[in-house]
Amino acid sequence: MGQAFRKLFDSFFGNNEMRIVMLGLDAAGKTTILYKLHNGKVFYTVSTIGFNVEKVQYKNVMFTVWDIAGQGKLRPFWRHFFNNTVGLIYVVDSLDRERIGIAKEEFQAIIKDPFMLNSVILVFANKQDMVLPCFSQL
Ligand SMILES: Nc1nc2c(ncn2[C@@H]2O[C@H](COP(=O)(O)OP(=O)(O)OP(=O)(O)O)[C@@H](O)[C@H]2O)c(=O)[nH]1
Ligand SMILES: [Mg+2]
Repeated sequence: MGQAFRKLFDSFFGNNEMRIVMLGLDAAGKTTILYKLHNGKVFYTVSTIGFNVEKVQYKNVMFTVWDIAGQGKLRPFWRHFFNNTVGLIYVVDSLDRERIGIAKEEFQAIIKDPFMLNSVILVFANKQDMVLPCFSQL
């Protein structure tokens, strides 16, 4: 996980403070990732209603990372967080094959938004720890 996020953060080298939004379907793992980035720990989470926001220091840059609720009825609110955003972390649950089409449609809608046209994007395939055990059961 660390390498992917380091690459994204490195692309902003030279700036002092940056705003990043983290989006993805419900249960993709956004809140888990936010707190892992923030203080290195994995916490028990419940589905987010609204958002969580934390500062993440990387080298000389302070990132403000917004983790926005991913439930279907809350996704129309995503666009209200796009203004002044330099980076998008789009989290996909690698095990959720049933909803991969919905995840793709939501992603395409985000990147078409005028506020997001210049954003740096990281698509993060989460829950990789569960992918290999699944294959080994086949
Ligand atoms: N095995 C595994 N479970 C994970 C991983 N990341 C998150 N989870 C679990 O997935 C569930 C959902 O995680 P959340 O971080 O709450 O998901 P979310 O994207 O914030 O969901 P919403 O707030 O509903 O949008 C939790 O039970 C987490 O413990 C991972 O990398 N591996
Ligand atoms: Mg959440």
